[in-house]
Amino acid sequence: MAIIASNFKTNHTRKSTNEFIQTVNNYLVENKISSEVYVFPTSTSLDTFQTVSNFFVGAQNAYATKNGSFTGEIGTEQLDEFNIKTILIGHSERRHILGETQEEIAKKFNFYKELGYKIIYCIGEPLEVKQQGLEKTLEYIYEQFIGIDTNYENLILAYEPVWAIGTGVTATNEDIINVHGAIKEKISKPLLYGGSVKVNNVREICSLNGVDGALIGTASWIKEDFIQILKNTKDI
Ligand SMILES: O=C(CO)COP(=O)(O)O
Repeated sequence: MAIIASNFKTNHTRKSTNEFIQTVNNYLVENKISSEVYVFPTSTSLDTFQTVSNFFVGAQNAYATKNGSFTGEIGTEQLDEFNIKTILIGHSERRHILGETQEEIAKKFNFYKELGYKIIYCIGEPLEVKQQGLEKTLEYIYEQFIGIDTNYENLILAYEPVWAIGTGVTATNEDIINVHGAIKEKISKPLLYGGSVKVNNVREICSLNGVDGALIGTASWIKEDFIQILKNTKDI
């Protein structure tokens, strides 16, 4: 069964998030869809959502703390309020725009691992690395596993090439198969692809060898589109 995840990034309000999650939940229940579905709203839109057992709401980010003096951050005290037990770690926007280092990411990973969170851990190379070929790309990706326990039982990986994120340029099937195949040889965890996944290519991508699902930004933000994505992948 495909794993389908929507990363809202800095989009949606509390009201529209709530409507989105209710609509998706109703669709899953009414159509007995058994795909594993994740939605990552902004932290201001987290809440106690009533969802079916294969539908999870997670945090896009949180600090490696219960609480304390970390201005602008949230910790497990805030996540616990809504029983959130799923977190995205290592997203390229946090690495490259917010400047999170591998060391900080590994610390965060270990903190949330100790607490048993489901972790969707993102890896992926920027364009200048991709242009140096597959070997260099894999070298770069493997460095993103430094300090990360890849045997952690509640781990899902997401390969998101930076040059494909939000650009409309999806990686080719060949690119995806090559990188996924190489990662899968080393790590036997579910591996999602992310980076300009669209309503009309999600089925093909999720059917590729070594692809266990998709982590989707832009194309997932309109609820009708996300439901179409779920429809297109329901039997994969
Ligand atoms: O970063 C992504 C999901 O985490 C992918 O974003 P896009 O689907 O907008 O390319």
